[in-house]
Amino acid sequence: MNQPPFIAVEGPIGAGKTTLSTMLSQELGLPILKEIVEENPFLGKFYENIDEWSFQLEMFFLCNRYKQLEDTGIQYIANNQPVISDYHIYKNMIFAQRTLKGVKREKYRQIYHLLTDDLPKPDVIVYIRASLDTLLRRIAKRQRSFEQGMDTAYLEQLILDYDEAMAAIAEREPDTTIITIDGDTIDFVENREQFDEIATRLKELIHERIQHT
Ligand SMILES: Nc1ncnc2c1ncn2[C@@H]1O[C@H](COP(=O)(O)OP(=O)(O)OP(=O)(O)O)[C@@H](O)[C@H]1O
Ligand SMILES: Nc1nc(=O)c2ncn([C@H]3C[C@H](O)[C@@H](CO)O3)c2[nH]1
Repeated sequence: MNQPPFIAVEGPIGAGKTTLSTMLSQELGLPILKEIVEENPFLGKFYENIDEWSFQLEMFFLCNRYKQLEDTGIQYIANNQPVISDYHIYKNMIFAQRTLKGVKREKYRQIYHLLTDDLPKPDVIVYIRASLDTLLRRIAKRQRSFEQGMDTAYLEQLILDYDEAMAAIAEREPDTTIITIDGDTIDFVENREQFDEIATRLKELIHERIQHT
């Protein structure tokens, strides 16, 4: 438990993970693991037809995140270097449980465990919760063409899935610190004081862990 933390920023689509993790990495001087979005060949097709493309897309995300954690994440952690990531590997499961069905879901689950069970898991999660209205506004603001026709029910369901997943992690992994941020009322982009509060909390956590190492 007492080692420099592996910090993940999590939350549903458009919650502000990339924005917050980038700001935190600059403020705290930490390396960042960023999700690869633009080079994903399946994302556009997936939003046009989820049932047809979900297995390809979930496998792509899983392999990408596995490779990134294997290539770089593990090195930081082995060198006692705190690191920040704009996803938790468990994110794969949150999405896959929603988008895959039957045999494919079971096959995916087996591959997921095979690849990820021995990977380091974040010990601090900054979880950004936000309402459907806020997420829709942010998705519209970002203007990724393939997301503009996203089914509102899908996004609404993911909000619930994320709440459930965070509650399950809290129960299963009591040593994981979860800092929950209400993305509807806390604006870390426009309000410097609110951002500083989050950054200070993380600085304290890093300090505590390093002192105990
Ligand atoms: N607190 C905020 N206030 C205003 N705009 C914000 C805030 N947080 C994020 N945004 C804007 O909302 C959009 C989505 O943010 P971002 O890309 O960081 O979300 P994300 O959670 O990483 O999304 P994804 O799930 O797709 O990876 C961006 O245009 C960003 O500038
Ligand atoms: N189905 C599915 N599984 C994932 O693991 C996953 N991770 C991210 N995304 C979608 C959300 C944004 O549109 C976009 C950028 O985050 O990609 C995912 N979609």
